[in-house]
Amino acid sequence: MAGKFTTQAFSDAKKNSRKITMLTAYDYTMAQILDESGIDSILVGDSLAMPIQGKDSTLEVTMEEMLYHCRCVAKGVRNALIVGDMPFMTYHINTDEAVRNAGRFIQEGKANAVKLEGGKHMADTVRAIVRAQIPVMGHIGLTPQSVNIFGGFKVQGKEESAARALVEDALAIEAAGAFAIVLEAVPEMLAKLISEKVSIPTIGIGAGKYCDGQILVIHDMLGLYSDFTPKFVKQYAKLRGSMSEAVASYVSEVRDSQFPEIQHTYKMNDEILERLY
Ligand SMILES: Nc1nc(=O)c2c([nH]1)NC[C@@H]1CN(c3ccc(C(=O)N[C@@H](CCC(=O)O)C(=O)O)cc3)CN21
Ligand SMILES: CC(C)C(=O)C(=O)O
Ligand SMILES: [Mg+2]
Repeated sequence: MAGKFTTQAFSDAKKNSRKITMLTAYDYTMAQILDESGIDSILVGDSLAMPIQGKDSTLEVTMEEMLYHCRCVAKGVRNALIVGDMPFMTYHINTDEAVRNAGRFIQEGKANAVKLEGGKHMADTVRAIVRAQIPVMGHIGLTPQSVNIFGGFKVQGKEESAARALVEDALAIEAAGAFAIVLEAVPEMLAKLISEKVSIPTIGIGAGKYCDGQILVIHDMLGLYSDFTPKFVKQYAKLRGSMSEAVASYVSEVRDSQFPEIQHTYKMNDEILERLY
């Protein structure tokens, strides 16, 4: 396993029925671990609002915060394709602003691509960013930046009209030139239909096994984040418990003067010490 994962590799993976693996990361060490473990692509998600910032929505995340985390992640990555998640209100006003902000993700954030939320109504924006030679990943279904329209983080596309609209959204984003599209919290069989109808890879989160790839929030799959756990999360570890135990041991050992031990300390010349006394 070697070499940079590219947007071409996304496309080849779908052609060869090879699943695409994605996770989020927000810092250098986590990005290093994912990259060394062979992940195809890392999303610096605006979901950092939750596990990093402790907020209950993604709406307040700024460009500067996203660029900071992108740069941290980029330092730790050799092979994974880095996608920067465009925050709320940085691509909604007009396409000029969207292109400028997408460009900042590449130039200042060291990302390889950007992601933005929305279907049909964002197609022109996707087209403008792609025209600037910046690869774009779409994102439809449960788009968390629309939480105030949805009235919560709710499964999308259950009604026939909503399901039809999502198929059209996916086709519009593909036609606009996106290289892949995230399907979030939609019924499994709708995600299957969309994955068959578009030729670009679909990356599912709460969208079932027929997607061309999968993504999860790293703090969820490692069992670190506990404010909420969506149904689609599988905990591959329970690190919150391990970390709590480690911290509790440290607290107790420091209180009992069991830490630090000799191997954790530095020596000095006895004669110098004597003169100091
Ligand atoms: N840590 C974390 N994980 C995520 O997956 C995530 C974020 N943060 N922040 C941004 C969005 C918000 N997401 C969410 C948040 C909550 C639910 C949730 O509670 N879903 C319930 C109800 C579904 C319904 O009523 O339709 C569930 O049982 O899955 C789902 C996705 C997904 N994204
Ligand atoms: C969960 C993914 C798709 C995302 O948008 C994020 O992490 O912000
Ligand atoms: Mg996001």
